[in-house]
Amino acid sequence: YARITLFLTNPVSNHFICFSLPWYTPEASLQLKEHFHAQVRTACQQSTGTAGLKISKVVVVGDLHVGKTSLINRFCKDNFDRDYKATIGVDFEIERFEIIGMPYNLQIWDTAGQEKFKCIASAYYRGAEAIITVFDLADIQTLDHTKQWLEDALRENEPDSSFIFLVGTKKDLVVSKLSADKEIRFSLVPQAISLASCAQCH
Ligand SMILES: Nc1nc2c(ncn2[C@@H]2O[C@H](COP(=O)(O)OP(=O)(O)OP(=O)(O)O)[C@@H](O)[C@H]2O)c(=O)[nH]1
Repeated sequence: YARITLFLTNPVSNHFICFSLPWYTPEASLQLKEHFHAQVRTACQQSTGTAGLKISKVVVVGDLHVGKTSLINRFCKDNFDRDYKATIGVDFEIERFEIIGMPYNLQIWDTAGQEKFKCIASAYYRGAEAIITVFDLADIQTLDHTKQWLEDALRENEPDSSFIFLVGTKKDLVVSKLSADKEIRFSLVPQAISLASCAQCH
């Protein structure tokens, strides 16, 4: 609770303030305001504009030592720790955003990759709006295992309710081999958005 209170009282970091969404143009909208049902229009007008703090849950899964914690730490705290400290069960971070003046929180659940903690970690998969499956680009076996990690996470969620990302980590260790990236993209988790990352690089 102390950690949550601290997050909520800290100002939103400049990196996470978005003043506009340029890709949301009237042309991109399926329905414009004038097409809304009268009841919906009235409800919108009555809204104070700050109703309901939006929180999205992200779960990060993958084998032990692939770099899940490092990925999250780079994103949330912009730091990197060379020493390996295994996650015990689960841990979480909350990152605050401000999108066109509206507060938005991302709750990021970091799960343990060790088999003995799988039972604890899987209890936190439910309600994930995004599932990030992580593998180590330098250890191809961890890519094979992403399929199982994803299946386990999807089982706890409603069908088609989560965005899926496949992230290959430790790009710095395999720079020269990265042309194999194309194969990775379309391999085991075809429905995922694929990215390669380096938590060590600044
Ligand atoms: N060179 C390099 N090392 C990395 C990178 N990301 C993580 N590591 C190292 O890989 C090791 C494991 O990283 P963690 O982030 O603890 O891995 P994890 O997936 O959270 O591990 P578990 O908690 O056991 O599931 C650590 O020693 C990190 O310093 C990276 O991008 N490049």
